[in-house]
Amino acid sequence: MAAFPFEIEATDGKARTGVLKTPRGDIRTPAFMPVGTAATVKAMTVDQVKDTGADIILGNTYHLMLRPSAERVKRLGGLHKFMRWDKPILTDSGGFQVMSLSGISKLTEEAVTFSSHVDGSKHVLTPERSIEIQADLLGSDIVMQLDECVAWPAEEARARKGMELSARWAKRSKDAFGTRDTQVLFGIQQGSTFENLRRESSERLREIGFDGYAIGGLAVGEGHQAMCEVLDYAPGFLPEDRPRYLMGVGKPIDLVEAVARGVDMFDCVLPTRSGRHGQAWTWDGPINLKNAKYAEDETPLDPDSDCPASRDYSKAYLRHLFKAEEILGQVLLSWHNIAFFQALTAAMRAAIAEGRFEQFRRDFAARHLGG
Ligand SMILES: CNc1nc2c(CC[C@H]3O[C@@H](OC)[C@@H]4OC(C)(C)O[C@@H]43)c3nc(N)[nH]c(=O)c3cc2[nH]1
Repeated sequence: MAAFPFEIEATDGKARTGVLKTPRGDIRTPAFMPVGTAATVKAMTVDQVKDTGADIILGNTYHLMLRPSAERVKRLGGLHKFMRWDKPILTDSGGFQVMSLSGISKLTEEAVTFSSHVDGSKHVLTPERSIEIQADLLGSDIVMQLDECVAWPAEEARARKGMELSARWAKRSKDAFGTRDTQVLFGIQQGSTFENLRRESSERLREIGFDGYAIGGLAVGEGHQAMCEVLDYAPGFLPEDRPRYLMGVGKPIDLVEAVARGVDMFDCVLPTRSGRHGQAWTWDGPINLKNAKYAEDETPLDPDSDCPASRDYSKAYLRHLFKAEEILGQVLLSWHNIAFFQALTAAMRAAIAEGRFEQFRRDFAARHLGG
């Protein structure tokens, strides 16, 4: 019996909408999970994040084990209390960040050993240590197995090695996690862009058994087209009655095209990171607010939004804040972008529930990419 019931309320083609029920609250799917890497969704308060409609945020083993340390977060009551977020938290296991952020790192059957990008100190991350950090010290609700995300492009033999290591680490993660009734563990499908490896990865994960399944190894430079080609088959290899989480994705068009292929959950730094640099995401596509054409544009980013950052501030004012390098610009645009990503997933949930997702998908692409 799964610890977190996943109720699919409607399907439309391969797209699904439903609710993942957790002790800390329900997660409506398709869901976009704002990234809160170092115990903060950057430039936003947890109340602003909640206001956008986000049901769940992301935390991360790698960043928090380095600073302030997972043990200190535990002593301070765990991640939810520490950052005052009382809804669900999903934590990534740290392997991806070790490869992409830390200096020297060594990968063996046993562990990933690396030096901190913060102070150069040495650290070891095993599947068992990652579970301890996520489940026992940070206290996250959805825990990810430790895996190896192979860089793209990869030779098939290299991709197989990474997929097989990840499958062995999936077993070690599951054994270390044990059975818990208020937290769940997700396995991570690997296999780069090779259909046979993705199928084999999924079979190994299903044998072990997880409460949810992530699709890893994508959004690593392959581009939208190649990602969609993998998503034409990869979600279908996973159990259809459990949540499917596409890691690190993505742009709005990526979310829509992945939902069309059966994905339920997403995370991406794009809305917050691009917001800090003056890029606003809208139904009509992204706009760069530093552009001179907005210098006296008194219209807001979205008058129909219930988010104050989208509805109440003129583009002229937002542009001024970025030109003057005022912190408020980063705050307001992060808030607007997260609100837009939540509005997009809410619109997709409604379209699927009403059996009109294909029309939504066509209309969205025409307007958002229309230029
Ligand atoms: C951007 N493209 C992308 N990100 C990926 C991730 C990490 C996702 C995490 O990295 C950050 O996004 C960059 C987010 O902030 C924290 C909180 C650190 O967690 C999120 C992955 N993680 C694991 N374990 N395995 C993968 O195969 C994998 C693939 C990815 N592709």
